[in-house]
Amino acid sequence: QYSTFGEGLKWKTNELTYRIENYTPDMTAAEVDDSIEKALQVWARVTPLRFTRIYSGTADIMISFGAGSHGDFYPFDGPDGTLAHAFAPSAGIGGDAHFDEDENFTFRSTNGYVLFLVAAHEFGHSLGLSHSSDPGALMYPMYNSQELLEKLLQLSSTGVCNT
Ligand SMILES: CNC(=O)[C@@H](NC(=O)[C@H](CC(C)C)CN(O)C=O)C(C)(C)C
Ligand SMILES: [Ca+2]
Ligand SMILES: [Zn+2]
Ligand SMILES: [Zn+2]
Repeated sequence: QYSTFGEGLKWKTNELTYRIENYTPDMTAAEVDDSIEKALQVWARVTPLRFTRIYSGTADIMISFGAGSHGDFYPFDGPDGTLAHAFAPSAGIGGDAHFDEDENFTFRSTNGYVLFLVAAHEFGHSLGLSHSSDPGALMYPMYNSQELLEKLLQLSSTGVCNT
């Protein structure tokens, strides 16, 4: 079952780095990169945070795909069930986001879980947010692509208008 990691922890800086450590075979690398970048942009629009991608070393937000037990105390549970988890801001594993490789992640289609939506939820935790009880909220604990999609479109419309 999902659990929230930490309460009210905040990053000390607005400049955060992220690194995509590995890829899921469900999508092309470009689609994964795009999903991650867009999910981070959702938050960049509504916070003073800026995200810089790095390709080696340790980033604040380390993004990886793994199945079953994958190196932390929260082993994944196979297909469906928990889709991913992320850690609240802190050194080390703090901020990291893990995606359950046993899920079928998709770019835009409806068969499987839309990575962009799952990532946007996870990065909320990476920024220190915990769950919302509002079924339409991005931080609602259950994956509901329709609600999430509408929410994200609202978020992006309220964000600073860019190109
Ligand atoms: C389809 N399966 C679900 O809806 C499951 N929910 C999740 O996997 C959450 C992530 C979604 C909301 C992207 C886990 N979480 O909160 C991570 O931070 C269960 C509700 C079954 C736990
Ligand atoms: Ca799972
Ligand atoms: Zn993990
Ligand atoms: Zn969550």
